[in-house]
Amino acid sequence: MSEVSAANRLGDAAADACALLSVRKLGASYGHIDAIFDVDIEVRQGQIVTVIGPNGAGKTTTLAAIMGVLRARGRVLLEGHDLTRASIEEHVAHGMALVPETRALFSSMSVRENLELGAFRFRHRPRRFREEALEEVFALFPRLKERSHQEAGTLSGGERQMLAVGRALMGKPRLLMLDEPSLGLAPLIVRDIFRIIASLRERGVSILLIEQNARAALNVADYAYVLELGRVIMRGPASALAHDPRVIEAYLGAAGGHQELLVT
Ligand SMILES: Nc1ncnc2c1ncn2[C@@H]1O[C@H](COP(=O)(O)OP(=O)(O)OP(=O)(O)O)[C@@H](O)[C@H]1O
Repeated sequence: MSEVSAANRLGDAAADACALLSVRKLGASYGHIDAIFDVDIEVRQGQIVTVIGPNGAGKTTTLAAIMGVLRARGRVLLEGHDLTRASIEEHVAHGMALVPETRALFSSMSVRENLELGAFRFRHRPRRFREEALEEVFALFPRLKERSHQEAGTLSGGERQMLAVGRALMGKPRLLMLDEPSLGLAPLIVRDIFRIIASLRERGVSILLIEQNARAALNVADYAYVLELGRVIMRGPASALAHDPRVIEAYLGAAGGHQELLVT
């Protein structure tokens, strides 16, 4: 091993040791088509980390590969546990939760029933434990308490997103992964959702946030990655990326961005 690669290895080991989530050289494919390549991501305890990028960049694929929904190459470590080949259930048991872009709610079940499903991993704990989890979610989302007997399918878009996040929180995750939580929501509701995301960090939940709304994501996040064509092309503190002329031009400009960054 060369001195440089040995030093890189030592650097990776040090980073892995202080990261809650450490993703190394992550790759995933659909059939013969590679969608993401050599993606490295770290989330430290108590951080909000965002991955921004245009449509088709591989953001959803990255979350699916981390969560074990897609078969991944590379390495996924959560607090040192290697989950690269683990099932989704094992990911959940280790404290990961994913809120997919589709929200994936059970429309004909009530708000409360949807939330109770989120505590499935605690089914052997005393009922009181799950009731307390429910009260915590209701404290965070009073609207869900008001509507607890209402069918999920009758909720507004913002309420559905709150329910999807609330259901994930019922499993008391250490790492919450959110795929495009602002998608399809009106600007005022988007503001509420990002306020909630920031308040979750205050409660000690670490968050990996995938977003096309780069401005809102960089505002709330501590650290950020830019993904294009399946590769991480930039990374850094979110405040630094928000002031980077290339990010401003591609993602935050008056035109709203979403042009590809040309990093040379
Ligand atoms: N089920 C699938 N089968 C085949 N190719 C897919 C599938 N899902 C995604 N892809 C391809 O993988 C690449 C990455 O897609 P992905 O959905 O991860 O991007 P994204 O950044 O999340 O985009 P978006 O913001 O549009 O959801 C794209 O080229 C996409 O066409």
